[in-house]
This record gives sequence, C-alpha cells and structure tokens, in this order.
Amino acid sequence: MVLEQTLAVLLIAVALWTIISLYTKRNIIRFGKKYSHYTFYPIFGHYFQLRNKSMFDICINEGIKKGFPYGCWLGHNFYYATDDGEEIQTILTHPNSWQKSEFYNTFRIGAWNSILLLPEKLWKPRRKFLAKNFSQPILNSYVQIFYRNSETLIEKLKDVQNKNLFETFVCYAYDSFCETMTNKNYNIQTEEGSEVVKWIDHCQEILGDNIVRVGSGFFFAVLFVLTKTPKVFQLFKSILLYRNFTQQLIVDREQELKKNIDENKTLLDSIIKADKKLYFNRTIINDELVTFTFAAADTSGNTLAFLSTLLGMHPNIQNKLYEEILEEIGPDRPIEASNLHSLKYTERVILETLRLIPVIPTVGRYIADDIICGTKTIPKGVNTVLNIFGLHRNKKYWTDPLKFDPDRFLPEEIAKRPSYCYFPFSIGPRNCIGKTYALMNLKVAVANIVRNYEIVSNYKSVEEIDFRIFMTIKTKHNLDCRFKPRK
Ligand code: HEM
Repeated sequence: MVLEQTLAVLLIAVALWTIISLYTKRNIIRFGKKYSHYTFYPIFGHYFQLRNKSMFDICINEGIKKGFPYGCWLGHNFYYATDDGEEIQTILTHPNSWQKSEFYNTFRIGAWNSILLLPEKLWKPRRKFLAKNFSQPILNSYVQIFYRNSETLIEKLKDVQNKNLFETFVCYAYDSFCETMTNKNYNIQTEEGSEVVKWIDHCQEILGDNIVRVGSGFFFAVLFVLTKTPKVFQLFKSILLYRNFTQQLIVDREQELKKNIDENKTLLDSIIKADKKLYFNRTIINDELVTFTFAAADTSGNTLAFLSTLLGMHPNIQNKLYEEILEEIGPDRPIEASNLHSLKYTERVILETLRLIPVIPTVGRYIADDIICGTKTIPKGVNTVLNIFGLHRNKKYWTDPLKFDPDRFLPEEIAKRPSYCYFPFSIGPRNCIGKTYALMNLKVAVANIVRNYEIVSNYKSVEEIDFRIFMTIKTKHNLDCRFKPRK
C-alpha cells in the first residue's frame, strides 16, 4: 500500500514537472522545431535517438552531415549549434550570454568553483585579479622555463615514434605550466608524473562518450550512475587522483612561501595570498588550479601534436619554418623572450594549426534573455553550442578550408576576411586568459623541435584523422607522425 502510494506521488510529481517545464519552455520548443531533425519526446527529448552518440558526433558530425544551424534536446535542455561567424560573435559578446551552457556542468564534477564556471558577479572580480598575472614582463620571465622544459622534450622525442604523441606533448605542457606556477620542476616528462595526463584523458574519454547520458538532466545522470557504475567509479577515481596532484602543488608552494615570506612570483602565489573574499578556502584554490593546469596543458600539448603532424604532411612548409628558425635563433642557441617576436612564420603555422584543428572545438553560452541575431531571435533559455571547428572550416569564409596554408595569416590576407571567422581563443569577456602565454610557449617548443628534428607523416589529408572531443580535441587513434634527428 505504502509502495503504491509512493509510486503514485512520484508519478504525479514527474507529470507535473513535465507539464510545467514544457509550458515554461514553449518558446524554445517553437524555436527548436525549425532546427531539429528528430522527434521530441516529453521528459526524454532526443535521448533515444542520441544516447549512443559521442560529444564529437553531437557537436560537430551532426552539423556536418545535416547542415548548420541545427538543434537537439538533451532531456529538457535545448541546444542550438551554429557555425555562423556573425552569430557566434554576437552571442560571445552579448551581455545576455555571460553564463556557460548546461553541458559545462559536467566539468563541475572536477572543479566546482573555478573561473571557467562562475556566474557573472563572482567571475568579474576573479578574472580582474587573475589577469594581472599575465602581463608581458611576467610572461617574458617564463620563457627560460619553457626553453628548459623543451630541452627535455627534445630528448623524449628520440623514442616517441607514433605512440603516445599526445601524452609526450601534454607532459611537456604540464611541466612548463607547473613550473611557472610553483618555481619547481615536477619532472612529469621523465618520471611517473605522466600518470596525471592519463587520468585527465580518462575523464575526458568517459564524459565525451557519454555526454547524452550525463548531460540530459538529473534522472538520466542517475541512470548513468546505475547502469555504468564501473565507468563512474573510474571517473571519480581519476578526478580524485588529479585533484590530489594539484593539491600537492599548493602544499609544496605554501611551504616554500613560509620559508621566504617575501616571495610572490607566480600566479599560484597570488591566489594563495589573495583576499579571502576571492578564495576563501583550500578547496576553491584547488578548483582553480585544476582548471588552470588542464586549460593550459591539455590545450597546448594537443596543439603541438597536431602541429607536428601537419608539418610532417607538408615538407615545404616545414622547410620554410626551419629556415626562419635557423635565421632568427640558430641551430643550438638557447631560445629567449627577445627571439619570439621575430618568429613571424612560426606564428602563422601555429595560427593555421589552430584554424584547421582548434583544440577547443566548441564553446557554449546560455541565453539568459532573448538575443537578436540578424533576422532571428534566440529565445531565453536556449543553450548554444558555438562551433569553432565548423566556423574554421566554413566555406563561406575560407577557400579550400581543408588545405593547411599558414599564409592565410599574412596581414594582407587577414585584412580580406571578416574578423568573425576565426576564434580559437574565443572572444568577448570570457575569452582565453592564457592566449599570449600559450602562443609564447608554443613558439619556444616548435622552434626547438623543428631545429632538432625533421618530422614525417604519411597522411595525405586531415580527413584521414578521426577526432574525439570533450573539452579539448584528440584522436581516436595514434597519430602517424615520426621525428628524425637532423644531425
Ligand atoms: C592553444 C592553447 C589554448 C587555446 C586554443 C585556448 C582556448 C580557450 C578558449 C576557446 C577558451 C574559452 C572557453 C569557454 O568559453 O568556455 C579558453 C578559456 C580559458 N583559458 Fe585557454 N586556451 C589555450 C591555452 C590556455 C593557457 C596556456 C591558459 C593558462 C595559462 C589558459 C587558461 C584559460 C582559462 C583560465 C580560461 C577560462 C577563462 C574565463 O572563463 O575567464 N588557456 N581558452
């Protein structure tokens, strides 16, 4: 009797929730009809049609196959995906879209309270405070750290051959970033530390493969926990191990600061010493460090793996790059901050890599109030998926988009196209805080790799590369990319 009554109450509650939710979302349902290709079921949305699809399928492949813009319902959350530059620019710079799309909530499992996810009011002071640590003189002082770690990378590349390419480069990026944070080298490239990279990759793979199950709302997330318990266990284990690693960085640095109270050199120092209104406990400091280490290292490391492969596929571009590096720096001189500005071709190669394979392929914003985009009004409550990957390959803006051509970034070529067709670091208030840091780090690594190795790859086209994504982009297979010592 009690069971029957409980079930009846539950059913009534679900029915009521469904009716209220559908009523409050009636504008979105009307809007969504124009863009979705599947039948919408109350409670489930497009769960049945999409549940086995990965994040890459949903955010990118669906749009490529069926055309952008398109929409889908994950439970009662509607997602609108676009690859139109003007729309993307309007949304990213609009005051009604400060908040991140619902799918970012999956990131909360690892870092609840970081700059990436904070609501506008809390985000503003934190961003202002953190941005001070990215001034040009501070970044210049990091170049010797990048260079020292790139020397270790050169050694590691001797025996990387095809396998673990992402791991090798991401480890380099972790070593660099952790040292700029703590003034200490964690030897992630050479010691057991590379486990850190495996844990974070594991989390991305599980979440990327199960995004529909995890991102369709509370009921489906519970269903995911119940039906995929071993995966959930692995996910939480990896997150915990990763958080322990970043926690150790904080403890180590705090001890250093106790020995020398005047020291205040790094971003982590300023977070540790910050006004307690910004970072009021150790958990929040760790949330920030989890976000920063991941945002800095996974992005830069994956970009280096793709850039090397693209150079291997294009020997002419590689030779031109090699000539610039020999001319501007020489075959074995240490790379210094003053060298970086003159590496113009190197910069074009990096920018073109980030066009063809943007390491953060989509960003998302929640529409807090109606936004007018040209002739269309995107209603309040829509989650947008702003498809940087699609934008960077959109034929409306790029001729022969799959061709790797760094000269697209010559100043005269940039002037010919609209400013809104290239956003690898996003734009607007919540753009990448580490853009200059990333470009400097990448330049040092690329210059050192190319003057030491000739890179070879057998791919004929980027279409041979099969991608997978969660927050960042990787591949489903090892990349075909080999490094032959130049001397
Ligand atoms: C190739 C390298 C990189 C690329 C392509 C990249 C790209 C991006 C993009 C597209 C966003 C916007 C994300 C969103 O809207 O949800 C972002 C945000 C962010 N990036 Fe980067 N990033 C790179 C490297 C870095 C580095 C080196 C750092 C740190 C030193 C960093 C720290 C961050 C942080 C903290 C945010 C969140 C900013 C905020 O919400 O205020 N990134 N990045």
